[in-house]
Amino acid sequence: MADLAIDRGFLPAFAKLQRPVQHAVLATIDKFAEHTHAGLHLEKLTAARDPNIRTIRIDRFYRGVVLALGGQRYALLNVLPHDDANAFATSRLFTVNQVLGVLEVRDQAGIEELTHATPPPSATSLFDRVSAADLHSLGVDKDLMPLLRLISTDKQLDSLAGLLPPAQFDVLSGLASGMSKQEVWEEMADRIVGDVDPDDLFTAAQRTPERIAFVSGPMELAAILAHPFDVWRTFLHPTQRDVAYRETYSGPALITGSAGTGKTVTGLHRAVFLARRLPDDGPKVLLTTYTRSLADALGKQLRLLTDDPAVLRRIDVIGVDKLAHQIVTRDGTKVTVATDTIMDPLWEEAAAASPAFSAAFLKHEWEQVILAQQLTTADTYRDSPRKGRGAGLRAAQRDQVWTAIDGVVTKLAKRRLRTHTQLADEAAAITARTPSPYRHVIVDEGQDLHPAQWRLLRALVPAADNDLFLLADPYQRIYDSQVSLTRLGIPVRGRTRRLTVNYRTTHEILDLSVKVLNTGTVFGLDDTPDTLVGYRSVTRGGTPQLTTHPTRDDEFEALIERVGTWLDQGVEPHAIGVAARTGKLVKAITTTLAGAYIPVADDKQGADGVRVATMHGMKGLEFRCLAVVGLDLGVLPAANAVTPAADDPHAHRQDLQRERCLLFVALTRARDVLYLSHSGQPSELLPALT
Ligand SMILES: Nc1ncnc2c1ncn2[C@@H]1O[C@H](COP(=O)(O)OP(=O)(O)OP(=O)(O)O)[C@@H](O)[C@H]1O
Repeated sequence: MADLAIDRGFLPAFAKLQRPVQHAVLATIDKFAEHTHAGLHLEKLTAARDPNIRTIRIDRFYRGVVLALGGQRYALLNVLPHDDANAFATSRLFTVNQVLGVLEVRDQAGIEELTHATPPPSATSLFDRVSAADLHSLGVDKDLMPLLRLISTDKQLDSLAGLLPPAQFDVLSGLASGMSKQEVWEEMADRIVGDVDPDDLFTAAQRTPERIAFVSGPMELAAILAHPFDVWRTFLHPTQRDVAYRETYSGPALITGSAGTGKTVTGLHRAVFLARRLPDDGPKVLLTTYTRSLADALGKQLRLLTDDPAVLRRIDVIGVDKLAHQIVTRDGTKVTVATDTIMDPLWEEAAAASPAFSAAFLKHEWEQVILAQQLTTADTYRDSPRKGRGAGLRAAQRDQVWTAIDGVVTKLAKRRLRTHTQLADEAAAITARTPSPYRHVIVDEGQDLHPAQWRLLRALVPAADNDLFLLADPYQRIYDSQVSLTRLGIPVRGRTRRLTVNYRTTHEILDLSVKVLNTGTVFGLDDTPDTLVGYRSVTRGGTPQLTTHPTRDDEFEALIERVGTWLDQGVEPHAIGVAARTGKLVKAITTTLAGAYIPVADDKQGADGVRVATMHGMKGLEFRCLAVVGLDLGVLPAANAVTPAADDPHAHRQDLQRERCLLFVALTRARDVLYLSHSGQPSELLPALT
């Protein structure tokens, strides 16, 4: 019986086939598993650049392309119409990376063509500062050196993206993005192997789970092929795999990585990995995140990753607010949650009575200083640190602030109302005195959780190996929580990892999004400065488009046109997103699109359609095509979200940075196409589009 493996590229190829051809592929796979290759008519092509590539008949028109790994082992690479299959088979060359020992594929025909077509360098090559020996020591093949010496621009390097083996392209784009040889080396360090045998394709394939998946037989293969678009279920980046499948973290682990680097995917794999090892009737895995809608999305993805009922039973997926609510109400306690609609007027009243302080200031002071540190008296507040809160307050001012806030808190208590943050604190206290149903806690979107929520999550698992697995991106912090995990009893030192490869967004969209951040030092939850060095995308696409309009009506007309075009091109409504800064704009856009007979998603009614949401509401989501509109001066940054520089320059800078992060979050929701628009003057946060 032949051993089967599947190449990452086989999934999208399979997805494109019509049903009858898919059935023919599955039938061939069945035969494959039963026969030795002698009975399979594997054809060797004389023009092939790779002696191990074969083709196999699927039906009258289609052929499969297969790589012989040695012995009775084969990897399915592609399935294409006859001529295309032959062209694919003759152009590809599989080799073993000399440093990482992984199996690599390159488009050898394309490389040969480009080497001949690229003019001799008029400028210096992008890689002049790196010696051939250094490039080779990073795994770049020697025979590529002549081509690399011809590469003098990022654009030329980009043209190599689909031709070179990804690991080698990663090294080259890391170097071209400014990383030193040492930094690139450090990124690879965990994966470097000694004694690489260049002819042992099977061992190399086993070392390459991001490219080759070995399956136990046709059943497992069929399960993979049932979701051909969800490549992340089967193929993880080596760092993602390392992080998700590590046997033991000796305490809380923090995984950082900017937008689209697969933090959620990694968290889902970790949840399943941990759940598989748990007994059926013991403590479970908690998978939690910032909001209910994000938790719903996590639940759907989890069910895509596994349909094993035993595993699913051992994982609870729930938003952190709902979790707190459940814990507090478990004994029958009745709770009414004080939403923003209730709270905002209370803060306005308090500010009106203490005109030295704005409503936003009082609200943030309560949440970020008083609740964060669990301060219960004016005396403790007077002496407490106010890290990240801008200009200092004198003792008399603190007394005024305390009185104003205490008034709001007293009103809440009288009406028997509690905010989510208060509930989290109460839930933490309850959890500390009762046995927890959880053995492992996994937290997505951790950058925005409040200290009270962290206290709850800490209390939910005893300090032990693999207790907390945290995913966060400080560049996507869009609320105001200033958190130091260490001070909350969650030490992650020595257990932090960073993901750098963006799988969602094209290179062009990412480039623009990163420019928005325009940032100074950003600190992570572990109190250390974060970095975007090496952050890069694996896909290419069109340049984001910015349109300018004289009036809002014109802008909305153009939006209708744009969304209509996407729909006409066959993009499904739910794969289209429209983001704006304010709820008012979101309402107006929803009405406008609905008026143009464009289906708009409505969660309350359970209606599917184009998702229109505020930038805050876009957190964690993704869309094939995304419009971010209303990017006008005065709308972004939102005037009411930014402290005037004259009042407090520190708070002003911090608020502006948060608005930048918010725009970054919105832009990085786009997978393939990003459209931006404004009317009147453009927002000062918009970078130039070149
Ligand atoms: N190894 C992988 N192979 C293919 N696709 C991947 C892989 N890892 C992640 N993806 C895809 O990339 C996209 C982003 O992944 P994910 O949502 O996990 O990133 P994230 O870091 O949590 O993003 P954000 O912080 O922006 O919400 C998703 O569409 C996901 O399916």
